Amino acid sequence: MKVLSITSEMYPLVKTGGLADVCGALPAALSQQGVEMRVLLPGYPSVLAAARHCGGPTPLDLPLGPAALRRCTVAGATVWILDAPELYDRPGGPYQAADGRDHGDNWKRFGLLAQAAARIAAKGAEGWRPDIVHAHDWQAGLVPAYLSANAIPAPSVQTIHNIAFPGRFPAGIFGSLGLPSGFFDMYGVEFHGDVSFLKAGLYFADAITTVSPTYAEELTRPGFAHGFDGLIRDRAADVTGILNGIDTAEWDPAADRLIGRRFTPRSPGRRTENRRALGSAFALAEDSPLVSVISRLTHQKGIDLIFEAADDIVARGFNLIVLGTGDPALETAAHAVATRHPGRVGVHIGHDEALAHRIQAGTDALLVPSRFEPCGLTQLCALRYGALPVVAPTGGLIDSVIDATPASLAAGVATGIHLRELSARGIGAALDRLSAIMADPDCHARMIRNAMCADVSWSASAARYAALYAGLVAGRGRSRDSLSLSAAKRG
Ligand SMILES: Nc1ncnc2c1ncn2[C@@H]1O[C@H](COP(=O)(O)OP(=O)(O)O[C@H]2O[C@H](CO)[C@@H](O)[C@H](O)[C@H]2O)[C@@H](O)[C@H]1O
Repeated sequence: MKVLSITSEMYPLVKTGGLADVCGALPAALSQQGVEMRVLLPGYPSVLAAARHCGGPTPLDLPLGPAALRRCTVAGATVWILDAPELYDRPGGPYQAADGRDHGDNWKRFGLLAQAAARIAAKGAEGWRPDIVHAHDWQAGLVPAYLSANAIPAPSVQTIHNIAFPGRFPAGIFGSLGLPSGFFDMYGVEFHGDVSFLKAGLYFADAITTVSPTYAEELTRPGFAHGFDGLIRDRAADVTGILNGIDTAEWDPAADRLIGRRFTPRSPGRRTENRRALGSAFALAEDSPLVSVISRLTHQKGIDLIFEAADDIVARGFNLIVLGTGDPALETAAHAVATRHPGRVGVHIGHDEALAHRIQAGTDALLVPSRFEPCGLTQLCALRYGALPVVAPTGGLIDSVIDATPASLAAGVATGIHLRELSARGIGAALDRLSAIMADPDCHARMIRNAMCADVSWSASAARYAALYAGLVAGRGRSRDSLSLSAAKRG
């Protein structure tokens, strides 16, 4: 089975969030299932710099402009870098210029990516043609639309990592995309009078996946779906929630070279040394119980609630460490909290993979009070490292963390704590429950062991993706009838 994965981020070549981790991990995880996944990724400067020894170039003359494929190997996976310097080789991040504003031609940058994917699906590249095309988030959302417009037979999968980003552009760009005029329709790519790349993917893909079963269910409700709930409900039969995993070789507390003291489920006591090392690194005055945050600093992640709760967190005897970057107002608020609590709160603004490992290895608990969370990866790393996750009861957080209730504690299966109320007060109350657990050494040790032994690997989920692909190739995907029915509605 050959699958082309189209993404705007792939760890370790380029990462702004969890999309990169997932798209970086899937090829290796799926190869265990007999699936050969190749990746198509834009040639941003960091990507081209990291992949200097490329094959190719294979020129592609695409409707939106000239480009070339450069082939390289990343951790055993074949990656095609789409080289189009005019669109991708520029300062700033994958989506934004250095001043924080979106690149004005993002529609063209990711339109070209989709056209390249459709070309590979139609004609193959370097003698390789995919059986399935797998598009990630809005940046690849036009791929299923181009497949449909050009009657390219490869079935398509659209994965939603975060529905809050619709990839929305003014209607005026539609004419430049080269799609049939009838596609600009509510039964197509039109979204409230604009073009939405994600809508294109959700409408035209043969199958839709999202990154946890609970988020799949939440997306049928208006409060979570950012205007797409109707479409998700219409396509409910084609929607599957498949929980993300993490790379358990990279995140392995028994072998992690980035942490001071390695440990296993049988020696969790060694975590204390890691906590003390963190305390020194962040100039924390006392070796108190430690809660930490490793996150993009955004409204989605509920970071404001943590800062609101900071005084209570400290008053309850916990130290707090924050590692993150994002919204400038939240970065300022983080510094303000640290200034207010010298020796009790440590803040590092920035993205730092090594520090993330050290925090997971030493913190007693990891706070994830997200307002919504499609899956979440940081709590999976926390489980693996015995840092008890204290999470909002939403999306993949529900699916991955077993709440410490009287029943789950009695059964010895609890792995973390669900907030009862998503607020600063709720965080305080959850920390009271954590304190009670920590005061009972046997119960605490059992929870750490349970957390560390939870299966956070990709194996079960990779098997589900492989089964989904196999079903689509065997023709059990979305019936083409439903598309023609919609086309009939389009008139
Ligand atoms: N400053 C920093 N330094 C070091 N590491 C940092 C960091 N900030 C964040 N990280 C790490 O980066 C990863 C981000 O993963 P998330 O699941 O939180 O992704 P995100 O919300 O970006 O993506 C979306 O896509 C992913 C993938 O499907 C979904 O899990 C998620 O719910 C959805 O919102 C985590 O492992 C986190 O620990």
